[in-house]
Formats: sequence, structure tokens, C-alpha cells
Amino acid sequence: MHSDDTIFATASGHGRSAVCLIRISGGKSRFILETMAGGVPAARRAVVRTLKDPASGEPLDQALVLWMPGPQSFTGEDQAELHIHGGLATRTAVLRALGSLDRCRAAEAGEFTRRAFLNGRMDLSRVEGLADLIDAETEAQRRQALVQLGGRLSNIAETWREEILGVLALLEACLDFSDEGDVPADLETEITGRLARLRDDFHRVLENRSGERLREGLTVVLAGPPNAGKSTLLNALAQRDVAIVSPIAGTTRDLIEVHCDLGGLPVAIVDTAGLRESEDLIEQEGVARARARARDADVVLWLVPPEGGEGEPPQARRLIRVATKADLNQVRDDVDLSLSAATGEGMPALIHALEAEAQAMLGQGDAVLTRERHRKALERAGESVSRALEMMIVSGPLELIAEEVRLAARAVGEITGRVDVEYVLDRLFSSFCIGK
Ligand SMILES: Nc1nc2c(ncn2[C@@H]2O[C@H](COP(=O)(O)OP(=O)(O)OP(=O)(O)O)[C@@H](O)[C@H]2O)c(=O)[nH]1
Ligand SMILES: [K+]
Ligand SMILES: [Mg+2]
Repeated sequence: MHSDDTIFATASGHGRSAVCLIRISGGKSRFILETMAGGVPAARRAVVRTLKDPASGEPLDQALVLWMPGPQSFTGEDQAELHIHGGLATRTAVLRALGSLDRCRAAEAGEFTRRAFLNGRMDLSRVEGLADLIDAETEAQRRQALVQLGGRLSNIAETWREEILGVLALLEACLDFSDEGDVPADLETEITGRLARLRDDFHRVLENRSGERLREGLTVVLAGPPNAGKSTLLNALAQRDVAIVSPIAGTTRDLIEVHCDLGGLPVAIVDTAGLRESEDLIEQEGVARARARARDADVVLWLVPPEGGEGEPPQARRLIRVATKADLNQVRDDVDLSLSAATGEGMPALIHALEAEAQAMLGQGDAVLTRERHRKALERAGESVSRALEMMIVSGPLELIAEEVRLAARAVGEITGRVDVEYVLDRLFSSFCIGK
């Protein structure tokens, strides 16, 4: 695999379709259009051309053809697009023809975006936004991914990095002054103030975990004694017949998970085995799994049937008590909600409550950090900034303070994938330092 190969891939998914989009990127893109499409059209203008086999000259398809010369293309390289008919034989013939050309090969997973990153067309956090956008299943996920692809996190990280480099420049200035045994107090005050602001900024952004949570979704576990109506409720929420329902206690053994979209937010709902003591080994295992899943869940709906007989609810971060089978007219007042999955009574209130939980935990796609990777980097930056600040306050050694600030700049740079911090520092300080 050579990174200077010209790569191609269908970008429109697999299977039969009306149109199939083939993306091509690399130095041979122009040559491909010349040999297969009879010439290179004007840049970024769609034209209809007959595609021909480069060896035999046999027509392969009528296609819409685009030429997108680098560096103003997605990958930054010369690119071409062939919008061919999406039949299996057509796409096989065109892909085979492309693969027959020297230094042209099928792209590896993510290779177009990787090239876009390496050519400086996209930074890392935008690449992640693009991946999330393709994976987005709900409205809020789509919104969050689009904002990240648009560069919000990149811009914020870049602003932080510039601010840190500004502080570093002041520290360098202090170092120069102290060579002469004289550190201006106002400069120290400014550095301390700016470091404290950065620390607070980082802290505020780190506090919000909803961005990461929104990518994962909310997990709601249905738990309760056997025959409480857990599987019936799962089927009602999923609006399809997913789990077996029967009057026999102990029907459900495995965990059954369904993914729903509640008000644009991703929610996984998990049906579990009824909690009770049992001699049956398989049921014991089911109950153990139910308890483990409840413990890890964001929300547990503790379902209690009108006849009672439930034991203690499982350990949970957040527990909502729900009385089931409300159509049987046995009122319970020791619960948060009351519903009948059979008649639908009380279901809107439950869905509303779950939407509110999801809203509170996942946000609406407005968080800045969306991945563990961002969090780890920013935490490290925050630790360095705090250490630098502590040393400033006790008038610690300026060289060590500057080193911490440098580490903070590097950690923040990792968010966007800027690893050329040293280079930037060299350039910045060659023009900035006083007396050097
Ligand atoms: N009248 C009435 N019956 C219900 C309702 N929900 C469930 N049932 C009945 O209650 C019985 C048990 O329902 P399931 O959904 O299987 O209960 P479960 O909690 O999943 O039971 P296990 O999997 O055995 O723990 C079935 O006969 C259902 O038809 C309801 O809202 N109203
Ligand atoms: K049952
Ligand atoms: Mg069940």
C-alpha cells in the first residue's frame, strides 16, 4: 500500500441503487478521466460522458463526471468523481477498469479523510465530527456532529492554544528581565490572571459531559418482579413485538435491548429477567445479568404490578417507580408514574419523563467536548496550567513554569492534532523575545 497511489472507492454504500458514486483521489485522477472519460471537463462542472475500458475501449456506462483539481478538493489532492449507474455488473466493470490502471487501487477504510487530514484540509476534531455525522442516528447527534465538523471545537481549542502561547511569551519576557535581576510585578500579575482564567475555562468545559454521553446514548433498564409487565412495556415503547410476553413468571431470561429515538435523543431500552430467588440456574444467571445491567444504567424503571409482591429495587443511579397494569383499577400511590402498556394509558407521561431524563443527561448537542480523547487532553492541559499557576503564586522557578505552560499548549494542540508546537514556539519567540 503506497500513500502516493491513486485511490478509488464507491462512496454511496453497497447494494443495487439508481446511481453509484465512485470517488477517486490522487495524482492519476486526471489520467483516469483522459483514458476512461475521453478528456478532463472544466473544474467542478458535471458533464455526461461515456466511460470506456482503458484496455479495450469498450463502453462501460454513461456517467456524470466531475473533475476537482487539488488543492481545493476534499483530500487536497486531484480528485475525480464518477456517478455511474448503480447496478452490480456496472459497478464491478468500472471498479475493475480503475484497478487495472498502474498505481491505482481500492481505498482503505477512512483513507480519503486520512489524506484530507494529512494535507491540512481538516484537523482531527473535524475528522471526528465527520465520522460522528456519518454515524448519527438521531437529530441531536446529527446537530452535534455537524457543529463539530463545522469547527467549533477546533476554533475553541485554537483560541486556547493561542492564549497559552501568549502567556508563554510573557514568561519568556520575564525570564529575560530576571537575567537582569528584575521581574516586573505587573507582568507577573498579568500572567497569573491569564492562567487562572484558562484554568477556570477548562474546568467549566470539562464539567459538561453531555457531548460524550450524546454519542453513546442513554440507557434505560426495565426491572421488576416476574410478571410485572416489563416485556409488555418494552414492546409498547419499541412499537413492535420484540420480547416474548406470557403469564408465566420467569419468561424473560436474557437482556433484550432496543434502540429508540426519544425527542431526537438516542435511548437504549433494556428488558431484563424478573428479579426473584430461583432454583433454576438459567434464571439465576438472568437475574444476575439484570442486576448488573441495572447498576450500570443511567435510569432504572422499577416496575411494580398491582398485585404487589416486589422485593427491594436493584442498585441504580436513578430509579423511577412505575406502577403497571393501571387498567386493572388497583391504584398504587407509592409510585412516580402509573401506566398500562395494554391500553396505552400513562404511556405519554412515561415517554415525557424519559425524554426529560435524556435531555438532562445528553443535552441537545451543544457541548464542546464530544470524546474521551478531548477530555483527556484538556484534563492534562488543565493540570499543567494549575501547576504553573501554583508555582507563579509562590514565585517558583520561571523555567519550570514555562515548561508546564508549554506542556499545556501541546495538550490542547492534541485536540486538533497540531503536533508542531515546537515549530510554532520557535517561530513565535524568534520575533518576540526582548533582548535576544
Ligand atoms: N391487564 C394488563 N395486563 C398486562 C399489562 N402488561 C402486561 N400484562 C400481562 O402481564 C403478564 C406478564 O407480562 P410480561 O410482559 O410477560 O411480564 P414480565 O415482567 O416481562 O415477566 P417476566 O419476563 O416473566 O419477568 C402477561 O400476561 C401480560 O399480558 C397491562 O398493562 N395490563
Ligand atoms: K411473564
Ligand atoms: Mg419479560
